[in-house]
Amino acid sequence: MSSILEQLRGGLIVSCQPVIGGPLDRPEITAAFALAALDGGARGLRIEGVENLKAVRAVTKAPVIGLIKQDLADSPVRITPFARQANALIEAGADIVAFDATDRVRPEPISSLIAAINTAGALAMADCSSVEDGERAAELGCELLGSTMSGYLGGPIPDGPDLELVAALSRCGRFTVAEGRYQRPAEAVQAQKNGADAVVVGSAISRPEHITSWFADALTGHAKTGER
Ligand SMILES: CC(=O)N[C@H](C=O)[C@@H](O)[C@H](O)[C@H](O)COP(=O)(O)O
Repeated sequence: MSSILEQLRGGLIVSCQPVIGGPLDRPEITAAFALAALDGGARGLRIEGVENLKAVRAVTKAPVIGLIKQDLADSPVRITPFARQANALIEAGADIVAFDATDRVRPEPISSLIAAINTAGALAMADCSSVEDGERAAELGCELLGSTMSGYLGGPIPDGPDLELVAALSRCGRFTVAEGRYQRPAEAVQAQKNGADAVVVGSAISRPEHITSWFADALTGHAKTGER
């Protein structure tokens, strides 16, 4: 087991991804959120974009999962679709690179993404929507499997996290990450009981716009809103 995974095992990873274009969408603010998360006991960070990653790497040696979100015209795949992006993230200091591991039309095969990450000496994290996604990625040499994409392939977004997928992914024999809609400590504990090696929390810690809307919408009787 790599020392990065040993550091993360049993702990919390905080995703510090500002709402895109929002008032907190600045690298120095992302870095401040990252330091605050580490002060609170996070073992690792999940950071989007090369500029944010560089700003975070400048202030901490903590394990970082890097990703790039890019909207493509001809593919629904949005999280690190290209190997060159994975390499840029690793160059900027990512220990782990997360990518969309769903079985959808994509610009580059998953196999070449994972190969590029492994060749560069980093770890690959498959953002999965199903156990099949995880099995395929594990077969191709991926070290971490996350439940990140569950609920985001169309249709209404569920309210709570996908704890069943965490249990299923944990049986693939790779480092299992529970991610997606964890908003209460008890849910994170349940994910751990279901076999998660680490839990990622994003919006509930680092997107004040979302947290505010949960309360504001509850008071005015509207449904919970969210942004990916
Ligand atoms: C589906 C997708 O694009 N998820 C993204 C992946 O990096 C982020 O927008 C999420 O914030 C992250 O997964 C953490 O989840 P939550 O914010 O629910 O704790």
